[in-house]
Amino acid sequence: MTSFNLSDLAAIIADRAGSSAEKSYTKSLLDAGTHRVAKKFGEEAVELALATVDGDDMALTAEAADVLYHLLVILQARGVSVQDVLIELESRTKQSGHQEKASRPVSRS
Ligand SMILES: N=c1c2ncn([C@@H]3O[C@H](COP(=O)(O)OP(=O)(O)OP(=O)(O)O)[C@@H](O)[C@H]3O)c2ncn1[C@@H]1O[C@H](COP(=O)(O)O)[C@@H](O)[C@H]1O
Repeated sequence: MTSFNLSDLAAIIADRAGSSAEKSYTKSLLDAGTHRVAKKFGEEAVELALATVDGDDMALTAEAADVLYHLLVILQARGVSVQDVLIELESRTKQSGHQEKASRPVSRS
């Protein structure tokens, strides 16, 4: 188990975006523009799709990590907060009833 989450990674990406780090892959990708960022995401998504049917769990894990990283780079490039995405996902759980279950007070009677 790890406490590292998508907001932590988004914060690292935002930090790199504002830096002048010459060796930052994130910075070089963002500097290349939204078309480049979108193309990279598409490539990684295809690699994830291929890994999905491959049956190699380690490869799938690595490709899923690539997709999540590149998704967060897209959000950074477009100025959309990962928190907004999480809020959107949370609103969907409310619609399907999961959130009500999770937040329902425990009866002590
Ligand atoms: N999670 C990642 C991450 N996942 C994948 N990648 C990079 O994404 C690239 C894509 O893989 P490819 O095989 O397509 O590599 P490539 O052919 O060199 O890439 P392109 O030239 O096609 O863009 C690789 O260079 C990986 O290193 C990542 N680069 C950075 N991070 C995170 O971002 C942080 C900041 O990294 P820097 O910006 O490099 O300081 C790191 O500490 C990590 O937490």
